[in-house]
Amino acid sequence: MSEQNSRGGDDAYEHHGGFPVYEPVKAGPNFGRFVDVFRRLQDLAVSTHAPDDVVDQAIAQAEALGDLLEPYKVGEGKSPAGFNVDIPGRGSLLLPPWTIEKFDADGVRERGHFRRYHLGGNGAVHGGTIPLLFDDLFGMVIHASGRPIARTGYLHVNYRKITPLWDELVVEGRVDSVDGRKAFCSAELRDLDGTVLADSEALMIELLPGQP
Ligand SMILES: CCCCCCCCCCCCCC(=O)SCCNC(=O)CCNC(=O)[C@H](O)C(C)(C)COP(=O)(O)OP(=O)(O)OC[C@H]1O[C@@H](n2cnc3c(N)ncnc32)[C@H](O)[C@@H]1OP(=O)(O)O
Repeated sequence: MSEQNSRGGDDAYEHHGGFPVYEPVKAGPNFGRFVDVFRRLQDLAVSTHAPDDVVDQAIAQAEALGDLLEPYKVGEGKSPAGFNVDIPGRGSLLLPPWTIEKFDADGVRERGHFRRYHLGGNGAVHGGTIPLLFDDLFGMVIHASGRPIARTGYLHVNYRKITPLWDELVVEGRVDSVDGRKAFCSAELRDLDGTVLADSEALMIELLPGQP
């Protein structure tokens, strides 16, 4: 991607602040299923009330699973988790399981749902999960627009309606304007009737060389 950046660079995409250049990490054929299994466990961990002996068995099995996986730990950017665009939530358990539908200079659109793990109060999605969705979306909006890597300066969220668990929803965001290093972005979270459940505005600030 070739464009002038705010510092007059010839190829803005060369500028990664202090970030390494991440390369896509190829996931094995079962990685999507691996993530799904852990999402189910996340849901169950926060939605069960099992007898003590069952909790003890779950602890033993989970510890055995941890022991199985521990030798394969890798550093940031080396696991397919979080970097695999073919898997909902890019394979990151932190992110809700949303799938990218549109990814271009005009903006990014994702479709997905929130699960029991994301419950806040009285059946609604936790209010902290929605800024997470928007923040990650704005990161991708910057990436898709071809701008250099940026960090969120501010993120404002308006909660317009209760956001339900499990219903299919759509979030879409874009860069509205640019002022030097500053990209002003906006996005909306809607249900399938088009009702806005939440909307957001963010300032994404291009990192200077060496900035973490
Ligand atoms: C393949 C698919 C891959 C997908 C990849 C994508 C995944 C996405 C991953 C998800 C990632 C998601 C991303 C994340 O989650 S990033 C994580 C959350 N964000 C942070 O941790 C950022 C922490 N802050 C900083 O590091 C610094 O503050 C930065 C580097 C951002 C700026 O510090 P720096 O010292 O360099 O700059 P400056 O202070 O001179 O400011 C520069 C300009 O900006 C203006 N300004 C600053 N702050 C504000 C404010 N709050 N309101 C209004 N304006 C503000 C300021 O006035 C100035 O304007 P002007 O005077 O020039 O006009």
